[in-house]
Amino acid sequence: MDYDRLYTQPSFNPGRLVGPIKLQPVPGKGRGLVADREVPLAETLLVVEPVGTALAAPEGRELLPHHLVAALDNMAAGGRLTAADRARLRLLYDGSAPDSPTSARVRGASLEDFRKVEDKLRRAAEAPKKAKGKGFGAPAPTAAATPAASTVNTAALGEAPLTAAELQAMVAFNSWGNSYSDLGAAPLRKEPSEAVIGVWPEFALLNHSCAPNTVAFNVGQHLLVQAAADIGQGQEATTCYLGDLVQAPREQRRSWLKGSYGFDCECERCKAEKAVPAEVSAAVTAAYELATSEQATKLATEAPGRSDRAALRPLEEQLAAATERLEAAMEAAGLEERLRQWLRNSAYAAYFTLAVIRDLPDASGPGGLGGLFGRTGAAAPFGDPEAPTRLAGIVEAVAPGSDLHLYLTLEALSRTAEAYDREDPRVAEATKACLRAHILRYGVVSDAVLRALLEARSRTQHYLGRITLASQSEGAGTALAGSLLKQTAAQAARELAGAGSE
Ligand SMILES: C[S@@+](CC[C@H](N)C(=O)[O-])C[C@H]1O[C@@H](n2cnc3c(N)ncnc32)[C@H](O)[C@@H]1O
Repeated sequence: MDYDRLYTQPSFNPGRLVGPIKLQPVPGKGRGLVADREVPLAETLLVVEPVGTALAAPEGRELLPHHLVAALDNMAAGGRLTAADRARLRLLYDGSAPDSPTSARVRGASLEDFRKVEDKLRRAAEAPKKAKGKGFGAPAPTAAATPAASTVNTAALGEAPLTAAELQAMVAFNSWGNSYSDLGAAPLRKEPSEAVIGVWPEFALLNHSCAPNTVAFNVGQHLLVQAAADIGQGQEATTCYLGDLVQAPREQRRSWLKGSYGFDCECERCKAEKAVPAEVSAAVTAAYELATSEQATKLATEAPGRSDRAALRPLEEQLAAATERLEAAMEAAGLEERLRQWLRNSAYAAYFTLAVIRDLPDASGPGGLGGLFGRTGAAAPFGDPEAPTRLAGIVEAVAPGSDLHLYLTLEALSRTAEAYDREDPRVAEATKACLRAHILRYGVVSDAVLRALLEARSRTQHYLGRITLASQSEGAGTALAGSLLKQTAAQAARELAGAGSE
């Protein structure tokens, strides 16, 4: 996979790529994608194109499924939705009983079915004249050319126009969107950041987990799915349907999934969180509810305008008590570290808000600070340079390779580089964590492109804007972080690649 060209050249078309995964029945979930062999983190699992085209809008605009339904409907009315597009949609889950014996047969039981549709799509594009009136438009393949594994009559699937109800169901269960473009690739490709929503069919075969092992993001019209953790042979590749709710307690997550997707989540994280002692669950809920309460939100959004940490003192104390209670309960229960990180995510709002409050300068005055969740002014003398390192570790447990994960590792690097001596192991650790996070999202790119991606991301304020990048206005931190990255980027990539081939 030529990541360098993909992330820097908008004219480069990477085509469709299906990595070491196969489609197969997964008990209780219908079909799912399962690793064919050991897949090391940072390996590409899928590169796919959307059905028709993805719908784009100016950054920040919320694009909802009904917008996509309307756009696809328009494409259909204007003759811009091909028979192959219709078939690609009909191969997807439509809300019926996921394990019914007919559903796999009707909707496709292998990635071969999807490839077959793609091939027809391509042939139709290459031979538009011959195409007329013949199924997908291409001459019927000879028996010898027909892939043996296919069980589905894809031509028949593409024939009838899509009904409104069909389109709605397919979009409701299978669409993916984001309200901004990739924060590294879009600037490198000199593309504006845009909101996007679409259906990328092979991606829609991934089932959900509250602690997924892949990360997905779009570059132009393509959607990339990368292994964001090592995936064992026979293990299911999963994505997360929850958005920000991935950092909510179990009950909230499960009830949203049930309401939106109709299933009871029994992922590893849900099962493990269910089995913890009642005191731990109660501490998670209390911390989450405190941090997301109306009173806390009001304080957090109003007080910082006054640059007044004192106004937040009561909230800080309550949050500190709530997170300490959770830590003590997990310690008393002797929980393993991975489960502790999952539970911290379930109460992430408390850990995060506490870290941000503690980051505010103590003295009130003309500090130039913006809102608590959107500070824009000069860098403060940071209280705890390791706060972002801890937050990054928590986030990686449920959203590896996500924007939040990458952002926090960059923040951790710039702060430790400012706070400690260059030889300090904390700086080396932060450098490694930052490179690892970026490589697991972007794959093993060249040093120059990795560097450019990191720089582009570190210049982006709008998305998180939550904690100001210390180095941004200072220069010194950036230069130091930059030189550290230069030394170790190639090494980190080699380590990751090496780990995969062992
Ligand atoms: C985008 S589709 C995923 C692929 C789908 N399993 C298929 O057979 O095409 C979403 C649907 O898959 C099922 N699903 C996804 N994740 C699941 C999970 N963790 N547990 C149970 N069902 C799940 C649900 O029926 C959900 O509405």
